[in-house]
Amino acid sequence: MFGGTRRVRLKACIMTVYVSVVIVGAVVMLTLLWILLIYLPGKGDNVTQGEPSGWQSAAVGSRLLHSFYQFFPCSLSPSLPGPLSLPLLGNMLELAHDHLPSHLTSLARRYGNIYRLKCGNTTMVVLNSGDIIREALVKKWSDFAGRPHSYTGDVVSGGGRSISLGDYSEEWRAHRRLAHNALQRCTQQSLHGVIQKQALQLRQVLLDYNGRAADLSGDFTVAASNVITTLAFGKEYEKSSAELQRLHGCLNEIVSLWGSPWISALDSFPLLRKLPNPPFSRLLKEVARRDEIIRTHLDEYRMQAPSKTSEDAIAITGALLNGLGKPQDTTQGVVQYRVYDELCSVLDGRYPQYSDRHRLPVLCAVISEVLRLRPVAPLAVPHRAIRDSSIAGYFIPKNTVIIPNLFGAHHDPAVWTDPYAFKPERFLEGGGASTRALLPFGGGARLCLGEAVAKMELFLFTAYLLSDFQFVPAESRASLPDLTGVASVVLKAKAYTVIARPRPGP
Ligand code: HEM
Repeated sequence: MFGGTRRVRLKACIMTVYVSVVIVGAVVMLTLLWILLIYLPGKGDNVTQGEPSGWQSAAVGSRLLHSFYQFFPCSLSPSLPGPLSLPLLGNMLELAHDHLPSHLTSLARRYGNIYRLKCGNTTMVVLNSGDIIREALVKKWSDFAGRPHSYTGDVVSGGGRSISLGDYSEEWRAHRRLAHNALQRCTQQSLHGVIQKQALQLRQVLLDYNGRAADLSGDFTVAASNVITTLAFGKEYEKSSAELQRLHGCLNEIVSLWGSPWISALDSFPLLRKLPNPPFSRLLKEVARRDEIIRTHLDEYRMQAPSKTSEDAIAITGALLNGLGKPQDTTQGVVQYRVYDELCSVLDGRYPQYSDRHRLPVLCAVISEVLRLRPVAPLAVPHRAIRDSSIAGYFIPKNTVIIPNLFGAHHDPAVWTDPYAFKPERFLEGGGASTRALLPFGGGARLCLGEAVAKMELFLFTAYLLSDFQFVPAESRASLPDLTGVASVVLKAKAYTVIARPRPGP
């Protein structure tokens, strides 16, 4: 009997040891797999990492420690609030949301106006109020002027050499200064005329619809991008131009592929770069196509233009490529009549100049409200802490990725009454809101380089179109279009049709 009990004990002992070995083995395997996924660089991976080479081994050590901290988040000092981070995945599921800006805004209602998210070995801090965004981007601009290094970002920007995705460095500052000066020269010399010409062409295109319902987004995009291609290459296009459609198709494809989870996963899990990935192959093809189109244009322009102009063109092209992907859709019908009334009484039948804007407060209020409700770049472009710093009293270590949630700041109920309603009157005298609380162009060292171009364009296009047309929903539709928008790097209106009804002439 004793012999039987001993055997049972022995078996139990062996089972316990076996189960322990299996558990320990599984934990070790998981940890190894996790380290491999996060740290193993792809073969032939020529993407530059941010640290100078002399610091690399120390950096890998500190990244390992940092990642262990992420893996066991509860064990260390109190940190920023944020949703529970899953092993391996972190908060990737939060980032896969359909309309990311509004999802991040709803998380702010739960975790506060500053919270953290984790994605692989990257910690992101999401800023959701105007005050906090301004503290990071404007007051502490020199701490947060970097851009995150990412494998896919480097693919899209030719190794981080573009103005918008390039990291903060002497070379980047010189590049930005050059583009800024060239754009300023254009703004002073020719921009007004270029925009007016496009506004008149757009007017003719809408007249040609003869009151038929149409989706006008393509026409607005052509007009907006013609302003940019005129500045950059001295060239404009018809909507039907195969060349323009190739360029737009290619830029739209890059923006939408780059935002897809199949491609962003490559940034956090390098091992995935070894697996076949058809969307990523398409992205590489589109990037090569874009670079080829632009090279051809610049070569042509170099041959025809005097050298100063072509130098400007090259400087501007880097900046303008951002603007090309941004259709500036401004058709909000609700207060058209008030704007029309104001245009008629102030301008006495003539088209406005940009200098008339101070005499057209209703029109300016409508533009401000559109930019508040639907900021074109709702999450700006991610920033990176280039040194240890702090935001809203929280310690922010070097290399943390900062996401300025402009959409969230523009819907902050502490600042805007009835934040989801379209109410341009809030920007009129006595309306209680101030344009100073708006941040559609970001701020600080990374302020949108095209701000002046975009503002003049929004003003003149809207003024010309609302002077000449009344926009009404297509008769087949009972209600106004869905204005939620499709959010990727930019926030675009969903497709809808509208009738541009010409106003009676004077
Ligand atoms: C209504 C139209 C536009 C809006 C709302 C807008 C908004 C923005 C925002 C929010 C950023 C990110 C700022 C940050 O990182 O903090 C940005 C960056 C940028 N934008 Fe715009 N943008 C517009 C049009 C344009 C146009 C037309 C151009 C070109 C002429 C342009 C060129 C750029 C460039 C080059 C950057 C990168 C700046 C840098 O990284 O230093 N944008 N824009």
